[in-house]
Amino acid sequence: MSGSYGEELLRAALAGTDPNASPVTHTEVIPAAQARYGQWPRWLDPAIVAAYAELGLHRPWQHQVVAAEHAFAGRHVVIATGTASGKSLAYQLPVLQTLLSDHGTTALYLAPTKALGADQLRSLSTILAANPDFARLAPCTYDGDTDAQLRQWARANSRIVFTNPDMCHIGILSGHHRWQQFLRQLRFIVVDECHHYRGVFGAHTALVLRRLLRVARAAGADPVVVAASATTADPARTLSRLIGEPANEVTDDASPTGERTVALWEPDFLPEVTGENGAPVRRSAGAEAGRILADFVIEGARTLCFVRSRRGAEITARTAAGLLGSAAPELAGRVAAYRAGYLADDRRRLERAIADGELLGVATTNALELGVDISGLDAVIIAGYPGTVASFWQQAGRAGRRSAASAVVLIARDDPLDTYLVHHPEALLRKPVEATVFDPTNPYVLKPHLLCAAAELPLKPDEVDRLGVAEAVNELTDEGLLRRRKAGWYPAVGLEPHADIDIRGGIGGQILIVDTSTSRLLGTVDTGRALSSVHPGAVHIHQGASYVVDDLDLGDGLALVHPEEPDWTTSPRETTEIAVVTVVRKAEHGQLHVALVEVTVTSQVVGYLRKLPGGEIVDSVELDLPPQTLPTRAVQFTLTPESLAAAGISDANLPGALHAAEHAMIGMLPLVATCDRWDIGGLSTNLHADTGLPTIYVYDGYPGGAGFADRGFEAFAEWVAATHEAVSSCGCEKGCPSCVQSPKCGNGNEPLDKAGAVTILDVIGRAADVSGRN
Ligand SMILES: Nc1ncnc2c1ncn2[C@@H]1O[C@H](COP(=O)(O)OP(=O)(O)OP(=O)(O)O)[C@@H](O)[C@H]1O
Repeated sequence: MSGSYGEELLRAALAGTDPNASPVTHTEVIPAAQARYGQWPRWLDPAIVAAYAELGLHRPWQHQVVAAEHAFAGRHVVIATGTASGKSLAYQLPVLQTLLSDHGTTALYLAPTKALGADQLRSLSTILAANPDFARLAPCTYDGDTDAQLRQWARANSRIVFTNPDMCHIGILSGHHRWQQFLRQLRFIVVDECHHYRGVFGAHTALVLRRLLRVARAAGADPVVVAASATTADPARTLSRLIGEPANEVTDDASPTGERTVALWEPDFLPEVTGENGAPVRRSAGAEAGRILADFVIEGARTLCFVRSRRGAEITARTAAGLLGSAAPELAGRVAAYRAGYLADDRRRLERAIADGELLGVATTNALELGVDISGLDAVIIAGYPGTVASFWQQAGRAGRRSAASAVVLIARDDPLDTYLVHHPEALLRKPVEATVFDPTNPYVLKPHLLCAAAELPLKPDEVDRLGVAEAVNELTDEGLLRRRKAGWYPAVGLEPHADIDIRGGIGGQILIVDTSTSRLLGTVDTGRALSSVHPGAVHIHQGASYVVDDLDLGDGLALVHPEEPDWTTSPRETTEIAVVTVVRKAEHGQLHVALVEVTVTSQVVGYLRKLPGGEIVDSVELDLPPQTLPTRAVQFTLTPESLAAAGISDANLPGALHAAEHAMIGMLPLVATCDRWDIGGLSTNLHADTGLPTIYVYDGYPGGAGFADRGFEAFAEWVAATHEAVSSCGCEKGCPSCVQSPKCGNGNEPLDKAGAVTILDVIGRAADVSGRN
């Protein structure tokens, strides 16, 4: 192991650090894998085989053939294999064969981002260029950037259209009569990177896909869905939930990979810097990444460094270039930043520079995680756990040529989940990847889509029964939004439901964020989140640039901002109350009761804290804003006062202990559900009116819920065990951002009792039958 290439690189990065206080918590060598080849399918035209051969692609890997066979035989299939395992070829084979042999057929390709759609179009165009006869497929992009003329041309002439769920909803489905010819001939729907469809975005996309299948079938087609995904648990179930029909999966990856050394890295605490309530603060993952990037570049390693934010990517690249400027000036110009938001030409130029080695080090946001065909690098640095195990592997997979060794370094941020993972490599490296969580039955998402479906084609009674949506349809009818006629349900006259849905915008209305210095629209934020994210005085980051909010007008749906780069960031202070509406499911474990409940969360932003980048507090500012309510789903857990007293928790310690346990549970839910801690919220109280007991709630931050609380309820034992482990093993004394402090606490992280939280989590863990781990 000591001789591996990755270990050599690591040694270079560790040179000069105290060997007794190494930041590396774990290293592991993942051995190389040999290619397993299959045969080109018998149904495949030799001209297609010849086109691939011209690109240097002579034999398919086994998983590519298995997936292609499913799709060609008319079975929905998802191929869930590693990064750069050739998933594109797997969907291209059946699509190309069908479209080239039958002139009356079309295909639709959907990607979660425009950039990926454009990349896939380019990749297909290279194959088509190999044979003049293939040009008749006329592939074309159809997204927000496509002009009206080209849109019309695409509808009439293109046999394979590259789009995204947003445009499919607003451009294709809302005007499906204009797309009749294309839809009637639709044989394949390709859903690329389908693990990205999670949370509310996932629920919206699921309903768009179901509507697409519905109108295609009504037009006389019967399309097959071919999906590609990063490795996730249960991919067939995920695809099946996305499209509402059974699906097959292909998961046995037969592509070759070189040896890969994975290192987990925990930055040290910064001496003499303290954060909220005097807590110790670790060196930031971005700063550490910049240093390691410089070391790797000096070693001649072509390195990609993933950083969570656009601004972070710029800073990391600058840090590395600065360090190189003094250590190896000739290399300083060979490091750059890459992020979404750059112009297409700049992106292409950077991609080429990375591919041909002109650039040695690139700091990037996850813009380079998705699909873009850059692989074969010597090293990948990941500054902060990217949120899901699937994303981790996707990013890590950019390292490693087919036959050469490579290194991957994950640097923990100051956060309980990151800290837990670098100390529990098995949870990251050997755990089955999490399943994608989303909930297409959430009535707040479902009902607007039912209105769209009814506007597209009247909803038939048998269809309503088959889809199990009778309750939602009846409610819409009672609300006067749907009208029952002989042929089925129609939307009320004058209703234009498509425009009301923003596939990525969450649920409910949107607030527009406008820069008053230029009158430019910067973006939007959900009404439900506006008070906590764009309240007056809030620092708002947009594409790396910083703005300060002057005014928030909920009535007009406007947040007015001006450009300003203050030294601090802001975090809202909030009060929250929860009322239980119904208990959906419950589990009793002696003194511990766990329930999945429907709740109404009432919250009010009462002020905000201004914090320096290191975590130090500048001051706290009061605000006078109205309360807001959120109907959603929550996991509720209660303990009896007797069980807490028996565990030694006094009444005085209880609020801090519950509050700290709640924070840690929120921080760790992403381990079992594919969410971000910003997607969820929590409340703890030593006496809750609805339970009469000390209670903790962890709730979904979206109306109707996004499926995260449901998942937390299902995986409760695993979730609480990991949380207990994370808090009890954290090296700090009284609580820090790596365990019980929360970056989004509405109470300024007061009160928090770390030791009490460990006790409570232990009591809960034992009761939930996961004791004996410590
Ligand atoms: N059978 C094969 N033999 C050799 N090279 C192949 C084969 N199939 C695909 N490739 C090459 O592997 C690279 C990665 O392929 P592709 O981009 O389709 O992978 P992917 O699984 O879609 O990647 P991502 O995880 O980024 O979505 C491409 O350069 C492609 O040409």
